[in-house]
This record gives sequence, C-alpha cells and structure tokens, in this order.
Amino acid sequence: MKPPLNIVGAEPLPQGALAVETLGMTMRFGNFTALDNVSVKVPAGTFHALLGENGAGKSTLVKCMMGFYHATAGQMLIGGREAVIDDPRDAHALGLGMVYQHFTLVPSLTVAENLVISRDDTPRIIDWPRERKALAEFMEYMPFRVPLDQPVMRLAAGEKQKLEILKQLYLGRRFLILDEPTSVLTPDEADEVLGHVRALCSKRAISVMMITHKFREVTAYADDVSVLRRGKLVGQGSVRDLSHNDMAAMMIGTEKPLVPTARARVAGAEVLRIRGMTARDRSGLKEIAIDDLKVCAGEIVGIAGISGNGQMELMEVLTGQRAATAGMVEVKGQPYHATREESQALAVRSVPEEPLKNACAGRLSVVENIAFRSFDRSETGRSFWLRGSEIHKRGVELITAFKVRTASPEAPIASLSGGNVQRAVLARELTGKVDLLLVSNPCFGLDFSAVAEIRARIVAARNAGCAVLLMSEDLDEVMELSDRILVMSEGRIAYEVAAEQAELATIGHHMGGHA
Ligand SMILES: Nc1ncnc2c1ncn2[C@@H]1O[C@H](COP(=O)(O)OP(=O)(O)OP(=O)(O)O)[C@@H](O)[C@H]1O
Repeated sequence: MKPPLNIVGAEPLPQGALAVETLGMTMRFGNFTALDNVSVKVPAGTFHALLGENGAGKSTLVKCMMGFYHATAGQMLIGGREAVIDDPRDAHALGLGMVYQHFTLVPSLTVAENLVISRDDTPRIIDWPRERKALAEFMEYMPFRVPLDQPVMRLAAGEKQKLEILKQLYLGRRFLILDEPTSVLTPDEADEVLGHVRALCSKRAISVMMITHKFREVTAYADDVSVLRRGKLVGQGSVRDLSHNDMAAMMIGTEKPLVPTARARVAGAEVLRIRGMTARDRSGLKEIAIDDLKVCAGEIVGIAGISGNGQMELMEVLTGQRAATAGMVEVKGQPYHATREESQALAVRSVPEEPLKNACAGRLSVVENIAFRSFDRSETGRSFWLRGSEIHKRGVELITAFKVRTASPEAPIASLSGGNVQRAVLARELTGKVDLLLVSNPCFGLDFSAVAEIRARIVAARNAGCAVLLMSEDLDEVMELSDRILVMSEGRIAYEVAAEQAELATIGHHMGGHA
C-alpha cells in the first residue's frame, strides 16, 4: 500500500515553498534514452532555470517529475523525503503544479469561474456567495490581482498568464514548473509576470523550476541553472557565476555557433500580389481586409502585429485553410487558391504555426512527413511514385542536414520535441525550388542555436531569389529579417515601412492601434 500522501514518513510536509529534488532520473523510450541519470536540486524558495537545446530532455524531465511519465529509473525527493508519484494527481496532492506556454483557461468563463472549476472538489451546485467571499479573501493575500468578474477572453496575454499562476496558488501548489511561460507574452508582460514569480519565491511561498530558451530571463530572475544536452546533465550552478556565453557553451557543447548569413542585394520581379481580399476572422463576426500587398523575389516582407489581429487568418487564406470572401491572390501573375497542384507548379511553400497540428501527420514517421511534398515526384521532375528506399534515403539526408533530433527516422513525428518538429517541417519546405515562402512564427519555442540556423536559412532562401512573407509575433525577428515591414491591426495593414527606416517605437504604436 502507498504511504499517506505518497510521501515516506508520517510527518506532514512543511508549509510554504517546497524543496524538490530528482535523483538519477532516467527515461528510455524503447532503445532511446531521452533522460540519462539526471539529478537536479531545487531548494525551498529558490527559482531554478532549466536550459537545453531542442530535444535535450527538458520536457521529459518535468513530465517524469509530474507523473505524466513513469521514469525508467530514479527518485523524487520532496521536502527531503522520498515521494512516489504515479500520476499527475499524486503530484498535485503533494503541492506540485505546472504552468504551460499555452493557456489552459476557459475563455468564455470569468476569472472567478475559472478558479472555482479548477478545483477537484468543486460541488455540482456552487454556492456562489460563499465562493466569492472565499475568493475575495484569497485575493487579499496575493501579491497581484486579476479582476474576478472579467471573462478570460477579454484579458491580455500577460493577465492570462498571471491568472494561470494565481490558479496554481489557489489550488495550494507550492512547487511550480513553468514551461516556457513567456513565449506568448510581450517583453514587458514577461517582466511583470516573472517579477511576481520571483517575489513569491523570495517570500518562500513557492519554489520554481522554469524551462526557458531566453538567457535574459535566466540572468534576471533565476537563482540556479541546470543545463541538459542529449538527455544528460552537462552543467549546473549559480546564475551569478555564469555569463550567457557560459550557458550557451554548455548547451551546444563543441558544436560551432552559426555565423549569420550576409544579405545579398537581390531586386526581383513581383511574386505574390493580393488585391482587395477579404475573409472572415476566427470569430466569424469580423473580417480581415487586405487592400494591396505585394512581395517580390529576393525580398522578405515581415508582418508584425499583436496576436489576434488577423495575421493568422491571412496566413490561412494563403495556405488554403480558409476561404477568401472577395478579392484576388496571384502568384507570378497567376490566380492562386493554394491547391497542392498550384503550390507545386508555382513553387509555393509554407511553414504554418503549430506545425505538428497544421503541417504534419502525427502518427506517420519523420521520413514520411518529410516526403509529403515529394513522394510522387522524382529528382528529374518526372511524376511517378518514389520507391520506399529512395524516400528513406532522402529523408535521412534531410534529417542530418537540418539536425532533426529523433530516436530514429521511422519514429512517429509526434514523438519529437517541439523544436525538432519545426526543424523537420522546415527541412521539407525549404528543400527544392522555392519561389514563395510563407512562414508564421518560424522560431517559436526554438533554442538559440536553432533560431540562428532557421533565420539563416530564411535569409539564404531570400538571397537565392525566393519571395518571403514572414508573419511573426516576435518583433525582434521581424526587425532582424525583413526588407519591408507591415503592421497588421484589427484585420488591416495599418502601416508600412522599409526596414532601414523602421523604428521600434513607431511600429509598437501601430501594433497597439494608436497611430
Ligand atoms: N513519447 C516519446 N516517445 C519517443 N521519444 C520521445 C518521446 N517523448 C520525447 N521523446 C524524445 O526524447 C527527446 C527529448 O525530448 P523532450 O521533449 O524532452 O525535449 P525538450 O528538451 O523538451 O525539447 P524542446 O525544447 O524542443 O521542447 C527527443 O529526442 C524526443 O524525440
């Protein structure tokens, strides 16, 4: 029988922040070792950062800690005592909680409703006056507030992430795992949220382990850092003693960092033209309207905008996932509706957001997914079905060239880490003749060396004469890569500027609709 509360020893755990430690944590998937004898200690009230390249094993470690995976070997100590965590409910009962990069809230419900329904013991009939009184008292003790009566869909991203953290505190969690918690936040929002988390650690209300790819956040908020590479712990220490270069060196080992690709001057003919195009937005109530947009060969046009201003819908129209209600789209002077035949004939490629969902068949293998564009054509351009061995050979070459980390070329693509799915899709989309490349948030969730590599590949495609339409919520990325910058606000192109004249503050104003 399990000991009470899955913890060895009869004494209750101490109040406030929990000390959590993994000892020799190992996780094997078949013959592949995703995590190899990893020991990490997070003392009570400290903020620990977990760094590592895509596929290094960060998510696997935290999934073992939270009971989503049963580790092949290793132990967990909570409050210095051995803990048995068979599933996430055990982890929750012991005070461990997790906050993800994407929100887990119900958008149509209010803040108060979201909090109350998140409890395991929510009664069927809720006594709202009682719950509201309890919530108001809970909020009194919180270092930051979120308005209880506001529907979640009206909250800005930063407020939603604050609510995710409040929810964990409301549920009594005292050790929080934050998995890239600032990916969808602006830098200001990220600072506000992490500032609050830091303060909660300093008050010994919680301890934190945060997965991140952002060195700046590690230096500004964490006490200690652990670095994983290929499933092994390769570095550990106090953040005070480590520079960004030290951390980068631990992450990539002996691999040489990439030198950014120089930008060649390549003026070219018009490749993409959109005129008078309208489409419904995701809610179906409003519409997006693009009066006139063109992208020429050898040019990167970056579209900046706060998420939810129609960029995603524009991308969906261009990739055939959403119907336009009026207007026209032309590629190289020909009408374009994004059918497979048209995209092949006109050499149009795309890398959508959330590639596992939107650009992959999760249960098919990595090589099969890489072959999607080309399984029915040979290198000579003649149209016949390729032999399995040829598909395999090409797939393996691309896996190596794009450094896709996978247990095997035959592993289902859904088993890859997020960053490696992105690399595999880029390997497919950037191979062969590409005249128009449509990319959406191409570096979301990627580690720093992958970001440099992917950006270099996009610039190289541009230098080779490809027209690139880049949509990104990362303004730094838009500024770094684009030749021309457009801002989308409320479904329209609100501003256009050549990269040489672009000013961050002006672009920011237009993004916020304050022009
Ligand atoms: N369920 C699974 N089956 C097989 N292999 C898996 C499974 N889950 C993870 N892996 C493999 O384990 C390795 C580590 O993956 P993990 O998701 O832990 O990486 P990560 O460090 O979180 O990467 P990222 O920064 O890209 O999210 C990867 O090579 C991945 O392919």
